[in-house]
Amino acid sequence: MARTALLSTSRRFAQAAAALRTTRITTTTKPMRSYATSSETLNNHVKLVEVGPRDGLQNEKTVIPLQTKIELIERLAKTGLSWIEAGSFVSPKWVPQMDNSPEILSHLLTSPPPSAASPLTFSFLAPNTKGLNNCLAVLEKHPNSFAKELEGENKKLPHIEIAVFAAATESFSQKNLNTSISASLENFRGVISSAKETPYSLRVRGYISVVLGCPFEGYDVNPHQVAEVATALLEMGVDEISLGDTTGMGTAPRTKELLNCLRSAGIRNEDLAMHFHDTFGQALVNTAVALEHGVRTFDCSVAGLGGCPYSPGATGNVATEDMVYFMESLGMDTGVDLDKVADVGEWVSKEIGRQNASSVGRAVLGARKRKM
Ligand SMILES: CC(C)(COP(=O)([O-])OP(=O)([O-])OC[C@H]1O[C@@H](n2cnc3c(N)ncnc32)[C@H](O)[C@@H]1OP(=O)([O-])[O-])[C@@H](O)C(=O)NCCC(=O)NCCSC(=O)C[C@@](C)(O)CC(=O)[O-]
Repeated sequence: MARTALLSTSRRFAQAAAALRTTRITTTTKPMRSYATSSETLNNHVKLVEVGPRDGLQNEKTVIPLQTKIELIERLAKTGLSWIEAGSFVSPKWVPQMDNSPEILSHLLTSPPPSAASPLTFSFLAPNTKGLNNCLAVLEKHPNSFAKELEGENKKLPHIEIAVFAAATESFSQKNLNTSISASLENFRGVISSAKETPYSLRVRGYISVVLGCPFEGYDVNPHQVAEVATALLEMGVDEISLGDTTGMGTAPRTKELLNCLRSAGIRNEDLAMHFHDTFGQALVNTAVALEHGVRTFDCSVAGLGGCPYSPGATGNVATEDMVYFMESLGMDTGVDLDKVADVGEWVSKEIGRQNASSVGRAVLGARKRKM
């Protein structure tokens, strides 16, 4: 999309948002302090968080061998992606596919993958104390990986972060976490503070699912509810909120409305990541809205892998290849090599027997074949 087209589209969004502002009640969440712990700038650099190895694979029904998962992460690390969600310390009864996450973490610490970007950050979901402790047990076996004095010497040592995940609706919270929103937040308070207090002082990401539509409650998710959950998580100390359009039901005007509501609640763009699923083909349109709003962190999944086990019918995240191509077309810098990531998308699709869901990935490979 040309920059001018994006700007004129965004003007229309701004008008739609202004109209919405006049009809909606103002947020009940008071403007508060700024939360951002890092200062990402409003420039043309975009941080892409690759969630394929976790969000992308967690819903696959056939067991994916550990070696395939590790190889996927290693291949992704060579494309310039430096933030990779690698696994999940959840109950194997709930999500059996993530059962070998301890082995994945252990491998990444023992043999950090060579990367095109430095340093790499690997993220793991940890929904409760048990999950965090299981993660810490692996870290404790590799103390040297975290020795501060080593960091200066070897820039390739990976950083590890954990992620907690809340929901914007009660129904989704019950389905995904077997508890209410408020009880899940109380539980996360302990997880977040423990993660910060460990010698590793882990960075913590806080997901909020179903922010633009819930499979059980429908389209009309209250943006003020999202703002309240985000505020609670930020006050507990999370470093970043990732807003999950789990169902892909988000549209451009509602994305804009949500982001305006969060801004009114005092949540800065630097605190936010957008996590769009592409179920209705709206992920890049919504990405454009968020980009124009000033957000600079976006989640994506190689080959469009994925789907949430507790969101029936939801398809994968926006494909990394599509995201990179889109960002480049706008003159944004992702640091990711499109050709390389297209190769990874094709490789993993074949490995797990799925069709490559990235239209850009398929186009890149098709163009390459035509030239041969
Ligand atoms: C939170 C619980 C565990 C509560 O589940 P529960 O059944 O209420 O938990 P519990 O405390 O009663 O424990 C039940 C059993 O699980 C064990 N257990 C308990 N916790 C753990 C753990 N961490 N690791 C390993 N085992 C665990 C526990 O030890 C016990 O084992 P048993 O005594 O029966 O043998 C469960 O609901 C759960 O694991 N949910 C996770 C669901 C999930 O992973 N969903 C997908 C990720 S979220 C997502 O994809 C959305 C996102 C992030 O991508 C953004 C978006 O798109 O929206």
